[in-house]
Amino acid sequence: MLKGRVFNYTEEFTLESGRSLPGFQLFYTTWGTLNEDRSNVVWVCHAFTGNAFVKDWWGDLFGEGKTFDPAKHFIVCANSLGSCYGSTGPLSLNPDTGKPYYHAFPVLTNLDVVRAFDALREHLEIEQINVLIGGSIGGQQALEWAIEHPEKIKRLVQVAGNARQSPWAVALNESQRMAIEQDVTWQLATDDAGLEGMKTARSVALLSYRTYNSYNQAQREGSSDLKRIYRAASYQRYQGEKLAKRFNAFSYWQLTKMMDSHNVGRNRGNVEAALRQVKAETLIIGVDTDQLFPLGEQKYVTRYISNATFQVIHSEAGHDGFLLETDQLSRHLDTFLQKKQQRKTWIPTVF
Ligand SMILES: CC(=O)SCCNC(=O)CCNC(=O)[C@H](O)C(C)(C)COP(=O)(O)OP(=O)(O)OC[C@H]1O[C@@H](n2cnc3c(N)ncnc32)[C@H](O)[C@@H]1OP(=O)(O)O
Ligand SMILES: N[C@@H](CCO)C(=O)O
Repeated sequence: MLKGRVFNYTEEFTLESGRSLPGFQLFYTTWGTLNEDRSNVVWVCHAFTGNAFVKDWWGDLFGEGKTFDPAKHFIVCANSLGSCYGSTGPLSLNPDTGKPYYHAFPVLTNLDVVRAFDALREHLEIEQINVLIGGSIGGQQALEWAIEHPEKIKRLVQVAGNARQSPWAVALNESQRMAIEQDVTWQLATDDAGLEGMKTARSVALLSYRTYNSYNQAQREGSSDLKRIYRAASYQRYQGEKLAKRFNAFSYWQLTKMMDSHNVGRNRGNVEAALRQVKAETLIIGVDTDQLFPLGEQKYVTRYISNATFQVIHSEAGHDGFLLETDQLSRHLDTFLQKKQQRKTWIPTVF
């Protein structure tokens, strides 16, 4: 049975920025049973607006008879610091003021998140994670963790991720934050500040998560009549409304800033040197139509990790293909986990 719990870290937690949190909490789920030698741990790092309930958003990968089966595996997923699904984030109470942090919440990095996850790993008395898997920002975090604690990660799977945020991705995130800033409520100290702006931000973001072809397939107009609202337009608005019902603008702001600062080379010489620190047997997966984290980024990561293989998901969906093309993803994972794959099947020469 999938169980949700809260891990409380009660000591001062120093952040990469030099600021600190006076402790934190992580909401996490576990599913399955730890085996006797604690060697069956599958740890999942969720994507941007995801949560600790893996079944809700990667359901086809987890469950009876699936790639990750709770009858065999002990599956752990923790909500990221800075998010809004039970872990410490901008809506949490600042113990110094007795009020929510809101705009005053310190900007976090993926390394901060990973250090918090690692504290939870220690709390759960897990010596080594058998499979660490994450997609998108979750993939950034998984890679960061495998570099920070190489001996703790036996196998690493990064899906639709990268080693360093590109200027293109930073620009996309900044455009989304600009949309939030344009919302007059954004300056307010209320839970729902900036929500209208966040709807526009989601609309902007979707253009980087999907593709021209996917809109052609799903949102093509049936008739040639003049319309007041076209299907693609109503889709953009609907997706904003949908996110506003389950997320908040402060976490949106935080997590996009976190992505922007992603650079595994920081304080480690350079990116290549950092990637060479990974000891895990690694599978890097990209989506062929991903415009946000294009394939070149995953090829680059593969090139500098000594024991890495690279696979491609074919999809019309773009970046979100990592959430939608679960059949292909399962096949790549099953092959990797059964170790049938040849090492370094392909070595990229260009970034
Ligand atoms: C229970 C949960 O909340 S789990 C989700 C938690 N979220 C995460 O973990 C983040 C990762 N997940 C995601 O980003 C998304 O869920 C994805 C990418 C996996 C899938 O996105 P979706 O929005 O579900 O799919 P898609 O883009 O096809 O949109 C379908 C929705 O748009 C609606 N829609 C489609 N076309 C239109 C249109 N022209 N006008 C208005 N609405 C439209 C559909 O009716 C459907 O609505 P529904 O979600 O209320 O059923
Ligand atoms: N659809 C994903 C996009 C970022 O990977 C999300 O909302 O988390």
